[in-house]
Formats: sequence, structure tokens, C-alpha cells
Amino acid sequence: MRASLTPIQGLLEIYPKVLQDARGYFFESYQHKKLKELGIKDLFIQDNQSFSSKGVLRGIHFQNSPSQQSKLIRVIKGRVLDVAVDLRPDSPTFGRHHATILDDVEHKLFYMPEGFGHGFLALEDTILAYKCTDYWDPAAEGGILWSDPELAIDWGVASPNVSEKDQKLPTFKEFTNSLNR
Ligand SMILES: Cc1cn([C@H]2C[C@H](O)[C@@H](COP(=O)(O)OP(=O)(O)O[C@H]3O[C@@H](C)C(=O)[C@@H](O)[C@H]3O)O2)c(=O)[nH]c1=O
Repeated sequence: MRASLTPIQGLLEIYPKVLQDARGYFFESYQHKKLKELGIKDLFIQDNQSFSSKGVLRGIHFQNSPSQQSKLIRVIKGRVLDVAVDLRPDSPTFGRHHATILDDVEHKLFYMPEGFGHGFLALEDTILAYKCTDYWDPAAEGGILWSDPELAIDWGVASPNVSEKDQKLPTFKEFTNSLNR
């Protein structure tokens, strides 16, 4: 397991050692001690899995305090463009994002601590799995519109398949205004 830093402090891309043999592959998708050595000390208490058809975009989602979640994300089958948006008001990279490809070949893990918005675009029919450090809390759910020009995320598609709920998410400006209230 090897971690690679990203331009945003706290966000990590983690490369597991994928062992191939005549039967297929094997890798440790979660190993507490090795992740701790890479600086990830979180206690994950919920695992989620979703299937998304090619062209589906989910996000950008987060949970507000006190139900904030760190996430450890990976693709079981398929390929996504996965995006983390820095929503930590005190961060020098507040409002900036980092995008990365997660797939079922490299099996890269994407770690985002509390304070990030998360979204992904399915580039193929995809099963995505992620660990979370807090339970789902519908009352604490927050989000930002995937296509907000201020975030300027290059999704590479003009009209992805987005849920009605996600189409109505606030803009980044509305989000920042809500912080100042
Ligand atoms: C997130 C979540 C949803 N649900 C339910 C609510 C709803 O009926 C159904 C689908 O929920 P959603 O439409 O919110 O699912 P989805 O759009 O996949 O939401 C997820 O998006 C990605 C980007 C994230 O980062 C996640 O934290 C989560 O917000 O599942 C749970 O039961 N537990 C959960 O933890």
C-alpha cells in the first residue's frame, strides 16, 4: 500500500498492492494498520455500495457537523471520475477540487477527510464502494450543484444523468453565504 499526496492537503490517493495469479487477483482493500501508517487514523463505521449506469453523476454531497464523514472510496467494477471539493472554510484551497479516476484495474483508494464534498461520474456501468466515519444522517445532508461554474469541475460531459434532488442543490455561493450566517 502506497499513498500519493494530492494538491489538496489531507486528500490522499492510495495504491494497494494488487497480486495477480492464474485465478485472478487479490488485494487488501482495507487494512487498518497500514492505513494508520499512511496517516489515516479514522474509525470507519458504515460501508456503502452503489451501482450507477454509465453517464450517471451523483453529488456533490457532504454531511454537516456533527455528522461529518471521512470517506474511503473505491471502485469494485467499472470506472468513475471521482471528485473531492475542499469545503473547509479555513483551508488555503477552500473551493478547489481534485479529480481522479478510480477503476477496477488499478483499484486505487481515494481518501477524503471530513470537510469535503464528494461526487462522481460513472464512465462505465460501475459498482462503487466507500467506507464512512459516521452514519447516514438525512437531517445533516448538504450538497452543491455539480455544474456550478464557480467550482469549474471538468466532468467531460455536458448532460450527465443527475437525480432530481441533485439538480436542485445550492450553488457554491449559496453554500458560502450559509457559512457566514
Ligand atoms: C447516503 C445514504 C442513502 N441512503 C438511502 C436514501 C435514498 O433512499 C437512497 C439513495 O440515496 P442518495 O440519492 O442520497 O444516494 P447517493 O446519491 O448515492 O448519495 C451518496 O452520494 C455520494 C456522492 C456520497 O458521497 C455519499 O455520501 C452519498 O451522499 O439510499 C441510505 O439508506 N443510507 C445512506 O447512507
